[in-house]
Amino acid sequence: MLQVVGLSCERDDHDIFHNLSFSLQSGEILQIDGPNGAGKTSLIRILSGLLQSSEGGVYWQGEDIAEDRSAYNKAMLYLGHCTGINPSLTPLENLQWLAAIHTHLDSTLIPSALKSVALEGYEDVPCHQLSAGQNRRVSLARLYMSCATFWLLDEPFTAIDRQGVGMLESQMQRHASRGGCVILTTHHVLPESMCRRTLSLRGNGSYVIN
Ligand SMILES: Nc1ncnc2c1ncn2[C@@H]1O[C@H](COP(=O)(O)OP(=O)(O)OP(=O)(O)O)[C@@H](O)[C@H]1O
Repeated sequence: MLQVVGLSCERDDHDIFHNLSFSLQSGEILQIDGPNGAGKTSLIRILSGLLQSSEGGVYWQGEDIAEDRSAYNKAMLYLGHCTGINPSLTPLENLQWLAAIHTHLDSTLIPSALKSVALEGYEDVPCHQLSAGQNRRVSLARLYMSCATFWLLDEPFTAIDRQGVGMLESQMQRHASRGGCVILTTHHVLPESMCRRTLSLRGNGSYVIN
């Protein structure tokens, strides 16, 4: 599904990683790990199309993502480091707004998605009155509304409690078992039962993939 070929990333004249290649198939989960500053977020942003690599390319279903952005954007769900939630809107309004601008999000699934992330009863509370973990849950509700095949998740467990982490791990596994694929960055230790590959960015420009 996804092919990454000879990717290099430089930031402020520093080599973050060099000549990185891998591919991801339907049903696979890939965890990117590595020390702070190793380039995990930079890699996720390149894979999302938001950041330009200095060399190499990213191909979705054989097509360069730079060539057909609209097809890629329909197939890919990107949840960044920041929640992207507007604090002056309610969870319901935030998700309605996101569904209006992203065609892969189904607005009819908003009530069940909010229930899945345990925000039933908070639908109409302005997000600035919610906790950090509850705001993260509003953002994660998109995982229950999206028909995108490829999920790109940057630190999705941030501020999430133990029950929420388990719920999120299950949702990722469910997505993979239905033929989707997931790339996530996390410092969190995933359970042995969660079948996944790992890409370790070493922080010196090199990497190891299993
Ligand atoms: N906007 C930016 N402009 C210039 N350099 C940046 C920028 N953002 C990050 N960098 C640099 O790129 C390198 C990789 O940063 P990145 O955020 O990708 O690391 P990370 O592995 O995600 O780190 P963390 O685990 O702390 O989230 C760091 O050395 C950082 O200083």
